[in-house]
Amino acid sequence: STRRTVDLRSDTVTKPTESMRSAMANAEVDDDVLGNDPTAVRLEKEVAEIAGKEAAMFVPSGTMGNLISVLVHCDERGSEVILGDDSHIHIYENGGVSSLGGVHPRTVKNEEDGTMEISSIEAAVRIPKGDLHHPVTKLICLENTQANCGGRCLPVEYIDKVGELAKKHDLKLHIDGARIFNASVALGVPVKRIVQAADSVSICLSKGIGAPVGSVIVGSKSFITKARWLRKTLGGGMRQIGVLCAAALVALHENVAKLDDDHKKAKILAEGLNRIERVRVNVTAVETNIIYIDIPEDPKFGAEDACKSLEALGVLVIPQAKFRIRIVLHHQISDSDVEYVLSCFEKMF
Ligand SMILES: Cc1ncc(COP(=O)(O)O)c(CN[C@H](C(=O)O)[C@H](C)O)c1O
Repeated sequence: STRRTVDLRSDTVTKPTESMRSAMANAEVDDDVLGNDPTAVRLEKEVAEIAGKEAAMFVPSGTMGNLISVLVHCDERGSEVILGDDSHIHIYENGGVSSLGGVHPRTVKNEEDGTMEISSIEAAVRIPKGDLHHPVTKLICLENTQANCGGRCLPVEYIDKVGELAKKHDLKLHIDGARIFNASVALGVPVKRIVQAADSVSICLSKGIGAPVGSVIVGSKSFITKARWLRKTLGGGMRQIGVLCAAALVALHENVAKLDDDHKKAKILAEGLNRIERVRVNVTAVETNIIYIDIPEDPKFGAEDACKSLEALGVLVIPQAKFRIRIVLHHQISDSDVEYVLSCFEKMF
């Protein structure tokens, strides 16, 4: 197949579609700090409804969505948040909950399937509250899909159980739902049912559904009121954001339906890669749009080197570990792109 550029670095790389660009150009806007931008209000209402929560707020990134959510729930210095040792909040958000919020992270091991053992979560809750040695546990964070475990979907029953545990200990539950639409499509369960037990969710519109910018956090009215004040504190109070929210609305209306294709392509690519003698892929673990590929542990040709060679062929992927490559599918990858990528890997390994 003919040489081309296939960008599989992440599902954050999608470019706005024509429909998004015209929606952006025609967006109705107003100052979202002095009042409300009407298109932002429309987007926030729609996402709150999708998630089955009282209110919602647009934020420029998933990282800010998680940070604000954690800081609203953990509103005193010396609070503690229980989260996965392989969670995005813990690994890729610069420790913001600590550096900006004075919140102490208490990690629990992420199992291969993305969950944390419920008994281990309970063991991490600081009891008794107020013990002279203890931070105060305030929050449990889950991530659905769990990206670093390979885009694994957390089952609804599991989330409900964690929700019961949170209630039992008077804790809040936040879900990093950067790819909650992928989970919903893969599980065949509506978003609002998946997140039913959560007090707050951060939902990325700029990932698989392809908006150019933005996430939306959802929760109770009082949660969002506090979140709005905190967003302003963080410099996230924005003006005519209807331009961005208009594109996000198009993403919601046009691209959620395409996620199943991303998952199908991921499965086909994973099976093809796994047929290459010297490459290993755990195909059953490919539930959504993320594939991890284990390459031979050759000290002279690790994941960094392999990614460079692939880049020379036009295939953009990133090293996940010394001998592991990550591939993320999105709606701007075609079937022939998948064949091209497969042929490049076959050539290389
Ligand atoms: C589960 C989860 N939660 C939050 C975020 C943060 O979203 P942004 O701050 O990038 O909008 C990400 C981004 N993930 C990005 C990617 O996968 O390419 C990188 C790793 O930051 C995420 O995967």
